[in-house]
Amino acid sequence: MYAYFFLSTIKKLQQVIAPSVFYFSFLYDMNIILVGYMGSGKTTLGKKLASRLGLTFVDTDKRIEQNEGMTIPEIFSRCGETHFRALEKKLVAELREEENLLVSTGGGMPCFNELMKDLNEIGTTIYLKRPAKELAERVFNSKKKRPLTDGKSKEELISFIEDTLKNREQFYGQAHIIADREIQNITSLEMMVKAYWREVKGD
Ligand SMILES: Nc1ncnc2c1ncn2[C@@H]1O[C@H](COP(=O)(O)OP(=O)(O)O)[C@@H](O)[C@H]1O
Ligand SMILES: O=C(O)C1=C[C@@H](OP(=O)(O)O)[C@@H](O)[C@H](O)C1
Ligand SMILES: [Mg+2]
Repeated sequence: MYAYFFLSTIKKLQQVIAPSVFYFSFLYDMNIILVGYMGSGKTTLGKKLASRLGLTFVDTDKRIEQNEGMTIPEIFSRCGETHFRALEKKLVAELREEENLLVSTGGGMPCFNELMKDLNEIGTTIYLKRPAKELAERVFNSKKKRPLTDGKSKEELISFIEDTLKNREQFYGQAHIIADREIQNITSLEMMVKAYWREVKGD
């Protein structure tokens, strides 16, 4: 059952997505970009996947913090969310100049300033799709400070995430690959990307 699901996912990828990736692969040398809501595991999985695939790991939040010399909560409280979104846009332009990257994006990045389009040009995008309740559980238990969700109870978080996810899904849904739970483990993701590369680059 699992093998069948995995193989049919790969088959779909080869038929539907590979041609566009093939085109962009010449420009961006197979960068991999993880998108999805806060708590979907972009940073955690991204670090591991980068090391398995031999790619340079970039977490967009970390890079922005380094560039600005402020934490994400400080940027939000001192300069506001609009400024943070502008910094995300600037960073995406910066990433166009780099290659062989595994990028873990901040959850809102693809949903502002039409950046999902840019991300789809820069690399192969993978949406780590999770249900709202599970995201709420993870965000609630996570140590990371997230200005949009901090201070909310678990119940408040669930309804906040359900509401915002409705709007954000339209952007996340444009990813080249929608990764459901079945392929959200490191080995499946690694196999999927490698199968993808074999198809596209003939590796
Ligand atoms: N596959 C997983 N199963 C259970 N918990 C996870 C998983 N991936 C991430 N987490 C936990 O969820 C929280 C958020 O993960 P993180 O990687 O920071 O997500 P994101 O970068 O998408 O916001 C962290 O506490 C992390 O340990
Ligand atoms: O979804 C969002 O708008 C945000 C997600 C965060 O990143 P993670 O998705 O890694 O938590 C971070 O960029 C910021 O707090 C805003
Ligand atoms: Mg993250």
